[in-house]
Amino acid sequence: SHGWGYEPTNGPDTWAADFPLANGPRQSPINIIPKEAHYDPSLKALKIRYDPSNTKGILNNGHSFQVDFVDDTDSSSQQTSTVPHPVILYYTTLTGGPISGVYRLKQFHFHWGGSDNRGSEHTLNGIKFPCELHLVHWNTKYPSFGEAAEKPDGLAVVGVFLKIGAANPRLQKVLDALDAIKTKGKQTTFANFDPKTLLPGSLDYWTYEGSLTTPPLLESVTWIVLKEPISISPAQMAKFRSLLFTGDGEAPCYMVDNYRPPQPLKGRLVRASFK
Ligand SMILES: COc1ccc(CNS(=O)(=O)c2ccc(S(N)(=O)=O)s2)cc1
Ligand SMILES: [Zn+2]
Repeated sequence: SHGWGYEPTNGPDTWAADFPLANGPRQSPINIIPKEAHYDPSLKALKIRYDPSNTKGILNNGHSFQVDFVDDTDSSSQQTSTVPHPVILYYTTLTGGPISGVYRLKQFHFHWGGSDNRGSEHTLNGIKFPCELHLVHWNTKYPSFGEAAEKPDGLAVVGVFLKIGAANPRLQKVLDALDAIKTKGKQTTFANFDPKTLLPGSLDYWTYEGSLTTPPLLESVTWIVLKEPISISPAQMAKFRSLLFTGDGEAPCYMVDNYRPPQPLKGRLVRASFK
């Protein structure tokens, strides 16, 4: 079992061996205790602007699946041939909230459990949700995602809890693509998806300084966790759980419980954008 994962032999409790940041001062996720969060009236409203042309594809990366957006950090989106390049008017960007400047959406992905009583990374008063959505953005004051990921103010991830309820039609396009990316390394095209459609009605949020929740666990993330969950049905959850951690030809292992448990707060402040 080479490489990090979520099994007993390579899961979160083993990561510190290869990634010493695992025991750092600003690790994520955390347990959020709303009563202990500090309302900060100076926090601005989140603003998300989306360009429908820049969804790139959907990939099973062996840890989760992610929907990638053109953010010009990878060479494939550069002008490499005489074929006219679709003009990107603007990127999908995050501004306002606790961040200053413009952060560009790179990808979104999910974490989920093998059953409905677990799966989220952040918890609320110790309660786990069955699933959590992460929209990963990077600070455009840096030249690329990779550079930004090494800076304390380089990344901003919007976290959204999913709770069991009615089927969520907004997820359907993502779910319909999963059959094509069942195993590790598989990817397929995915176009014109507006990630704003995945957000709940309220953009009230908690925010704190943290890290990536997977190796390399870099402490470069301003976390913005929305208070209001979105819904997912049991059948839709089952679709997530039908993906495989493993690649073609390997003994199949279902992609479930791909979440890191809450980490020590170590004196950090959690601020709330709402009373
Ligand atoms: C410098 O080398 C690097 C830099 C960054 C990565 C992580 N890549 S990533 O941004 O897709 C994320 C991983 C985990 C995420 S979570 N669950 O916290 O939202 S986001 C890999 C290599
Ligand atoms: Zn994540």
